Amino acid sequence: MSSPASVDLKIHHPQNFRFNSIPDSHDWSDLYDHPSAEPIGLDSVPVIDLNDPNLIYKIGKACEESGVFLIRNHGIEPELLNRFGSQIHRLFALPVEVKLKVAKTKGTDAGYGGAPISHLFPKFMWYEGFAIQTGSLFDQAQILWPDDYSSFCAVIEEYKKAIKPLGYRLMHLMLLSLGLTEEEIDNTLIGDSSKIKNAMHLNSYPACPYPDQVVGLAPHTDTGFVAVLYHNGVSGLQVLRCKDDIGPARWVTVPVVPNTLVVNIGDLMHVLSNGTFHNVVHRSTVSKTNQRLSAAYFLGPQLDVKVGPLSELMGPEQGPPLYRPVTWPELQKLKSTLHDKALQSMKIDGKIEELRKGA
Ligand SMILES: C=C1C[C@]23C[C@@]1(O)CC[C@H]2[C@@]12CCC[C@@](C)(C(=O)O1)[C@H]2[C@@H]3C(=O)O
Ligand SMILES: O=C(O)CCC(=O)C(=O)O
Ligand SMILES: [Fe+2]
Repeated sequence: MSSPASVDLKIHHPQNFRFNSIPDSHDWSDLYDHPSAEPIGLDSVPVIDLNDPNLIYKIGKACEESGVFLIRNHGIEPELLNRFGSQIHRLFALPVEVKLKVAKTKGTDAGYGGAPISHLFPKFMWYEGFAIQTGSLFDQAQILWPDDYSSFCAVIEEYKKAIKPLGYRLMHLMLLSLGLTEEEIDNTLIGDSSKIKNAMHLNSYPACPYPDQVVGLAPHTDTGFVAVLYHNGVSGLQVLRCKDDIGPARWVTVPVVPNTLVVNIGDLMHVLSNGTFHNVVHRSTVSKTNQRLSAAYFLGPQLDVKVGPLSELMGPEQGPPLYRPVTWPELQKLKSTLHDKALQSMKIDGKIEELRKGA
């Protein structure tokens, strides 16, 4: 195997760790970065109880101000989360040469590989991933565990079955918080489950003796509507808090709170909300002692569905649409060429937002 992804994995995986310093290919220490900060006061990441009587208000506020929040009482049994975590651990604990038997190949989006965003950055990440696709999961599990593939597939399916309605509920609550009525939501693509696509991505960040020199998953925004994130309790997820009254942009660590899941706002939810919800820039750092594992469940539009600002959010009082409609693949393509300028390139009139901000 000679693709950058597999070279990356062969070099950095602890099973192949044969060096006592970080090779230049993985050393991010010379690249400019923002300072990291522990979450205090205004920096804190909201924790929302899904049984809260003020749920809609709290969700709206968190989506607008933070773009990331934790949810508790989300309805997914801790026992299922434990079994899910064990299967993720079991997958990444396999020898690298076994995992490479199901490596992602050009043109397929399923299987084992390096960070999907690696082509956008000059250095390799301290990362290995596994993209789940229902169509190929069974065949790949059979290759990985010829004698016991069904337990992996069964737990993945059980988790997906549990998280899907949670993802839909969160998006529904988000639109309620924007002031749409139930009937209006039914007429949007969020109200039509046939227009929604989901995808799951498993992430592993092996422990690293020099965590400050490496990056687990480099800064990015997710492109879909929302991502619901499970992790194994090892701290590492950070969100970028932008320059405001209390100082310059800084990385804030998302706290590890037992029995919660993390929710991130993606680019297309920012577009759908006409710029109201914050598509949060985030990254994963690496621990010196513990392997960090996570699973992102992404919800977005079906590949041929165009997403633009909701018509209910526009009018003489609310203002005009800020973005032209795009499909999910169109946005992913724009990001791979324009990076963080992709959304800017979709603006109908850049000046309008400037005016709004100034108002
Ligand atoms: C559904 C998806 C979202 C994602 C691209 C993908 O097809 C599967 C991987 C996802 C991921 C995970 C890491 C960050 C990210 C930006 C990336 O490059 O791959 C997201 C993608 C995304 O949000 O577009
Ligand atoms: O591992 C994490 O906490 C973040 C993962 C992530 O951002 C992603 O998969 O898009
Ligand atoms: Fe992400």
